[in-house]
Amino acid sequence: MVYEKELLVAQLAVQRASIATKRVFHQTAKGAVSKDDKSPVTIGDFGAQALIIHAIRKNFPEDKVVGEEDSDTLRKNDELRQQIWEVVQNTKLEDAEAEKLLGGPLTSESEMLDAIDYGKDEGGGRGRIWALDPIDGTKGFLRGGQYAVCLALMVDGDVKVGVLGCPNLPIDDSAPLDVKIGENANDEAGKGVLFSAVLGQGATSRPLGTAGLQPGKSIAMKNLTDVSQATFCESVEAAHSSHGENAAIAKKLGITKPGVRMDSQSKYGSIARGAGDLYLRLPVRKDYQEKIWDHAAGDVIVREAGGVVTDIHGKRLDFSIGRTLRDNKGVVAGPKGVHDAVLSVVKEVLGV
Ligand SMILES: Nc1ncnc2c1ncn2[C@@H]1O[C@H](COP(=O)(O)O)[C@@H](OP(=O)(O)O)[C@H]1O
Ligand SMILES: [Mg+2]
Ligand SMILES: [Mg+2]
Ligand SMILES: [Mg+2]
Repeated sequence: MVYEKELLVAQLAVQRASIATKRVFHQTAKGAVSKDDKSPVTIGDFGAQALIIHAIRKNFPEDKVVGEEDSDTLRKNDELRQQIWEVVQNTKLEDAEAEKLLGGPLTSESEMLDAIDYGKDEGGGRGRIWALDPIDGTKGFLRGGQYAVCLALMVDGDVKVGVLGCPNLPIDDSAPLDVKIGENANDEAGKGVLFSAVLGQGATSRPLGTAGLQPGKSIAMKNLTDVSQATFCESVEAAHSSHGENAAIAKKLGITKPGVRMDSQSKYGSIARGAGDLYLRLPVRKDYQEKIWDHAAGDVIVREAGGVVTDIHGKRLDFSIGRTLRDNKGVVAGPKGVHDAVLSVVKEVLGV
């Protein structure tokens, strides 16, 4: 099958990186530092980016990577760098065959920094480029909420493979979408799911913890025809998506069920498995450009599960123009049967 090796490497790399992030999740000191844009980054983000890029480089040396993080602060911060190196060095898949497939361990701190910086590619519409968000929802990660390890392969600007590791979501696809922040969101027994999709081959889920080289099971969005019955999800962070406008849209659609707030691309995974129906992300700052790594994996997973993903104008997300989605505004994702109806209310409420 096409992209079979890419899918396998992506799944195993995300699985291994999730082991690293889970370890940091349980540490009180997560090494959070503030980036230039005031957003946080942790030992987990840097470690996961190094581990995943290392696996990509070993398997597909010609491919480029657009990763969220870079090593600039680490080269100046010995303590933080050593803390990350400790996690990276000691993270392995249990399955020796799978670990070997990822190309073995990183051998030095400088190799780790170089791996992180290999994610500085500018992206674009030509060739094979991986979009990597080592921890999406870092604020959720720090708060004890949802987060996701996200990896997608784009070929000539089109997303072909997407993988999302969600350590704090239930394994069970039919579990209700009732994540309350600070409760429920942990990686105890029954939690941890890996969503995957290959363009044209459908979407799957499987347990994140023990899956190794086993295949997943097929997932699909709920076949919703009456939009008033929808459950919608949105960011926890009101700065990332307007809670007020989301509520106004839901009301106009006749939706009475309360919206579910969760961090990260867990929202895409959740609607793809039918645990919720709609994902609304309405721009708060009109000048904000969404990042490709925040959406690439989720976009293909939802579309392969039978959903439609557009921006607030009804345009497909365009991953072919660089590190950001500068030709799109916001995100509206939902099942085919109701997406049009949702979009027209979104436009009405936002006046676009
Ligand atoms: N003003 C803004 N509007 C929309 N998204 C923003 C934003 N500022 C930051 N983000 C992005 O929102 C992501 C989290 O989304 P969510 O709110 O759905 O959990 C962050 O990913 P990281 O946590 O990987 O940095 C970040 O890239
Ligand atoms: Mg970030
Ligand atoms: Mg992100
Ligand atoms: Mg991130």
